[in-house]
Amino acid sequence: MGEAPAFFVDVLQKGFANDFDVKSKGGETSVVVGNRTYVIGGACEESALSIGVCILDQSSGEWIYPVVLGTKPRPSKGHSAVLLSEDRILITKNGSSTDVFAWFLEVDTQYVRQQKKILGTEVVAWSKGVRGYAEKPIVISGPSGVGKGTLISMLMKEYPSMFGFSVSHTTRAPRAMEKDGVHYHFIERSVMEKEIKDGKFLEFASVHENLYGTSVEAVEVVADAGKRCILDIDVQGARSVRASSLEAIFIFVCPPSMEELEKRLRARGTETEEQVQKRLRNAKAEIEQGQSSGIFDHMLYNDNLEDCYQSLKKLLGLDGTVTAAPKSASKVVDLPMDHSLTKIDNKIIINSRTPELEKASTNTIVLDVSALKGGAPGRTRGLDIYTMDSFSDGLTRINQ
Ligand SMILES: Nc1ncnc2c1ncn2[C@@H]1O[C@H](COP(=O)(O)OP(=O)(O)OP(=O)(O)O)[C@@H](O)[C@H]1O
Ligand SMILES: Nc1nc2c(ncn2[C@@H]2O[C@H](COP(=O)(O)O)[C@@H](O)[C@H]2O)c(=O)[nH]1
Repeated sequence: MGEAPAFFVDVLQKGFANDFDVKSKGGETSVVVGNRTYVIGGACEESALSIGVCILDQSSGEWIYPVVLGTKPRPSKGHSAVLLSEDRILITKNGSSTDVFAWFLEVDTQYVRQQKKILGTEVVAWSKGVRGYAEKPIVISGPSGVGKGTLISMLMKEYPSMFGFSVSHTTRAPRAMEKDGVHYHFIERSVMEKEIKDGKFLEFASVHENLYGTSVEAVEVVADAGKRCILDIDVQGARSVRASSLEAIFIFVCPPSMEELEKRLRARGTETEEQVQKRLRNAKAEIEQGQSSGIFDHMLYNDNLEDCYQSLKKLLGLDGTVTAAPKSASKVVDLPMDHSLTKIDNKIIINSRTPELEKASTNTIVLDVSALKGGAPGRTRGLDIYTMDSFSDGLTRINQ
């Protein structure tokens, strides 16, 4: 048996008898899912920087210390938890405002199952809850030199508040004008290999003899900025993303001919002759796969740049008059410092546990989880939240 966290082992092993299989003591919260108890925070904290997770397998009595994927929530002054479904647990942080309070610990989602297989170990994944919706990320692939970067730059220049670029990691050397953290995160191969092993990447591939990869964080940063994420990745990477739980739109960009592709690669002047030859050899296979693999939803032919850009805008629904989606104007409120969660169908009722405060405030916070979308890797979207004021005459007013 693994070393047990120094808290209520007995209670855990006997199980809980409360409504939602949730119990909190000394900073931890525990939630029972099947024959496992997930202990979140407190004694399971792995560092002062994030809320830790460990699992008690009730049948064997073993403690399991899973690989924890995704951006982890920072510890707060306590939290509450409720089992949403058999695959994820909702965690709400005490005292935090309703725009940053909700986190999902995924214990058996498609992504978690995939990662368990890949990493060959026990896995859980965090995903931050976000109010409202965002459009699906866009994956753009195509042979080197076809013009993917050029098209993406045009889109981001015309719609700076709408799109955000997923900054990949690569082991290749930076080009003269490239900036670390802007064009790529330039990284040593050994460091990147370790991070891949640790499950930090949504996808990765060996491209033209260098490693390239999209970290989970790269996609989350864009989502957090409220923007639609664009990934410029090769066909192998697109295949991995297609097989993942990240729902995206997949676009393949074709050159008008191999001669024109060669001309563009040479004119760019960023590769040695040997590298140009390698990229051209790889281009043939990529174009074949791009056209026949069934990965891609859309094909674009980049002959005339302006025409191709207009086609890209059209398939993204940007050919009419575009107005940015209005940001949610929902009220932001603070969660009580100590609160309980009650699940009723698809609604989570959040109430203060402190009696004096309860009397002082008639405010009940309701979290609607009926339309959740996405999840790890990335954010869980579609949360709706409102408060309810109860009046002495028995009437209730809902504040959106
Ligand atoms: N339609 C076009 N006609 C002529 N030149 C173009 C066209 N589209 C892009 N280019 C030029 O081709 C070169 C390669 O384009 P770009 O760097 O955008 O390709 P890429 O697909 O992003 O390549 P990589 O995969 O290597 O990053 C650039 O010099 C760009 O200005
Ligand atoms: N699978 C991935 N492929 C990526 C990623 N970032 C870039 N790329 C692809 O690599 C080639 C070469 O790029 P270059 O900047 O060296 O010219 C190109 O096809 C990109 O699409 C990634 O994160 N994952």
